[in-house]
Parts: sequence; structure tokens; C-alpha cells
Amino acid sequence: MRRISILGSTGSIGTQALDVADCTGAQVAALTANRSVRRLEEQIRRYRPRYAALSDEEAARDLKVRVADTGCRIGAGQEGVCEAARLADVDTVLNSVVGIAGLLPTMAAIEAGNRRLALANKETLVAGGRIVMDAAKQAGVDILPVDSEHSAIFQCLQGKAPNGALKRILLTASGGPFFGKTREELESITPAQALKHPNWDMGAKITIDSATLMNKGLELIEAVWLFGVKPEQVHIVVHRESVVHSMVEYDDHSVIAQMGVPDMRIPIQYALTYPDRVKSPVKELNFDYYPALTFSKPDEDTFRCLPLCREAIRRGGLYPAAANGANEQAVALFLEGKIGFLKIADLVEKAMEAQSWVKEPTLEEILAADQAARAQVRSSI
Ligand SMILES: NC(=O)C1=CN([C@@H]2O[C@H](COP(=O)(O)OP(=O)(O)OC[C@H]3O[C@@H](n4cnc5c(N)ncnc54)[C@H](OP(=O)(O)O)[C@@H]3O)[C@@H](O)[C@H]2O)C=CC1
Ligand SMILES: CC(=O)[C@@H](O)[C@H](O)COP(=O)(O)O
Ligand SMILES: [Mn+2]
Repeated sequence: MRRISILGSTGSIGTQALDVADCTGAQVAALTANRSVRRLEEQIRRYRPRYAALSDEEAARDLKVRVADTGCRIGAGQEGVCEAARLADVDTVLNSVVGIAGLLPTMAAIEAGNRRLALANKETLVAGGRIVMDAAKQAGVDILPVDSEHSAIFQCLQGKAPNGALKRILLTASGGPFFGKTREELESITPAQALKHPNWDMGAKITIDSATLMNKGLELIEAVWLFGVKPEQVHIVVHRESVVHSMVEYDDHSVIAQMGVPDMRIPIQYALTYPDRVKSPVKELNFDYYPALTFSKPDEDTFRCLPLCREAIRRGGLYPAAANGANEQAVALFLEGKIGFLKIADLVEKAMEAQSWVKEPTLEEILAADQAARAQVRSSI
């Protein structure tokens, strides 16, 4: 039986991971969140982990009082979250924290060793890809992708590509809620409109990223690090139905796809049970409901975040961290109604322009680049 630590347990992926734990009989050893005291209290009472943490220190103090009767030890701050990633008796850490806040817990899980890392937090690899992958290799920690496209690619590769035979990755994109719209039409988009994803029910930040196609740019970078391919080998294919979760093309031009209904419990479960496949409550894919599957090219003139991310990983160094940090701050400002939808890409571009070249950045330099990009975004509105 797996003993898992779920970081970001109160979010979209975190709560679905708890459903998966229910179905697979995994034991929940630790839970963490940012400041959702009530939701984490409910989860502690139901799953009885021996440790839980909130990164917001005041919220952690409140939680400690509320769950004093349960015997659950409560941690606080970023270090409290990292402690959940390091617990000695845990064999699986699921990182479903949103944003760059997931980077230090990822490193903590890897440094602790002797566990698998099921990684939903794509920003970890976008900002810190090289150091994360190097540390995982050195520690012998397997990183299992949770992101649906990367789980699909991992499944199509059966874990690893046969030597040199992988030609390219065909990474699918839904196109988001604004597929087919012009820049003029996007000028007056509201957060409420952008928060309506056509196929997936996700947290707010990733839903906005899907609407701008930043999500696909982040996923392109994520794929480069996870599968050791060049940026040019990742080809984005718009597929409106989100049923083909991604594909790989081999040198003989054979294309292998992974398919299923759009439900994150499938990739979450696979990351936890790999290499085993076990029964799932998720609906089977019924082709009667999908008489046509469509494929087309992304509109990169309108949705500029995608080419900006491609350029960021092509340049390397701190450019992806700067693009990611600027995007996180810009999305927060868009959700607060302080900037328009199209401004998000402008701010990502500006942050990349301000970034200087650093060959192999350290963790400290990555976190500093993230902070600098955020500060630049805040000061330019
Ligand atoms: N949702 C989805 O279907 C998919 C998500 N992903 C990726 O998974 C990650 C999580 O996404 P999603 O579940 O949608 O996000 P949500 O916003 O729904 O949940 C985020 C979780 O992270 C916690 N959190 C937020 N800020 C911090 C912080 N500073 N320190 C520690 N914990 C924090 C939140 O706690 P609190 O509740 O207290 O705020 C919450 O538990 C993202 O990287 C996303 O890109 C990838 C593929 C699909
Ligand atoms: C479920 C998942 O993995 C998301 O990243 C999803 O892919 C978002 O959809 P699009 O970014 O393709 O709109
Ligand atoms: Mn995805």
C-alpha cells in the first residue's frame, strides 16, 4: 500500500488525488495547503494524516487549535510544506501546489530520496528544469508526470524512448475558451469569461493559462525537461475535444496516441500506481459521443504566450523563470480586474526583454529572477 504526501491537497488536483487515494487504498500520510483552514481541517478529520501544514503562518496557528483533538502534527510556512515532502515513512509525494511555490517542496522531496515524485506542478520544471532533473537523477528519484499531456506522452513512450527513435512529441491543446477569436475580440474579455474552460474543471490560475495558451507554452517547456527533447521537437496540435491527450511520433512516422475522457483522475492514478494499471471509477471513452475528432494549428499571432515560451526555452538560462514569474503575477492582476486579457502576453514579453543571460542558474538565481519579473510586472501597470 502506498503512503502518500499530498502537497496542495485543497486544490483541484489535490482533491481529485484524495478521490484516487480512496479508490486505490493508498494511505494519506500528510496534507498541505496555503491558507484553506476549513477545507484542510475537513480533510484531516476524514483522512487522519499524521502531519499537515499551511504555508500561511497565521492560518497554520488557527488550524493547530482546531485540530488539536486529532493528534495531527501541524507545520507552518514554506518549511512546513517542505517537511511534508521529506517525511521519512512516505513513498510518494504528489506535488499539486500551484505556481513557483511548488519549487522548494519539489527539491525537498528529491533531496529526501527514497520516494517517487508525482508532479502536477508544471511551474517547478518551467523555472527550475535543469536543477530539478539533475537532482532527481543524482538522488535516483523518479518523476512521474501528472499533467494530462505529459502523462499521455509518458504512456506513449512506455516510460522511456527507445534510443534515438523518437522523432517528435505532438502535444495537444484544447485551444481554450477563446479559440477562433481575434485580438480585437479579446480586448474586452472578463475574468469570468476566461474562467470557463470548455473541457476541464481546474484551478483559476491554470484556467487562465489555458485561455491565453500560456499553459501550452509552459507544457512545451515541461516536455523538454521531462522527456529530454529539443524545443523544436515539441509540436503543438489544437484538438478541441481533449480526448487525445497527446501523441508521440517515431522515426518511422508511426504515431502513438493516448486517449480517454477528460478527467484528471486517470493521470493522477497512473502516476501513483505506475507501472500497474488498476480499475478506476472514471467513465470509459465512448466514441458514440465523439463522432468527429478535430486537429488544427494554434493561432500564435493572437495567442502570443505560446511563442514567447518557445523562445524562452530556446534561449534557456533564466528566461523561462522570468516568463513564468511575470505570467503568475499578470494572471493574478487580471483576476483582480487590474489589467486586460491581452496585457498578460505583453508583460511576459517585457519580463523576458529585461532578463539577462545566465548559463546554468542556481536555485537562488531562479528564485531571484522570479521575484524580479513579478516586481517588474507590478511596477508597469
Ligand atoms: N487542475 C488541473 O486539472 C491541472 C493542474 N495542473 C497543475 O497542477 C498544479 C495545481 O493546479 P490546481 O489544482 O488547478 O490549482 P488550485 O489553485 O486548485 O490548487 C492549488 C493548491 O496549492 C495550494 N497553494 C497555493 N499557493 C500555495 C503556496 N504559496 N504554498 C503552498 N501551497 C499553496 C492551494 O492551497 P489553498 O487552497 O490554501 O489556496 C491549493 O491546495 C498547477 O501547477 C497546475 O498547473 C496540471 C494539469 C491539470
Ligand atoms: C488537464 C490538463 O492537463 C490541463 O493542462 C489542460 O490540458 C488544459 O487544457 P488546454 O491548455 O489544452 O486548454
Ligand atoms: Mn495539461
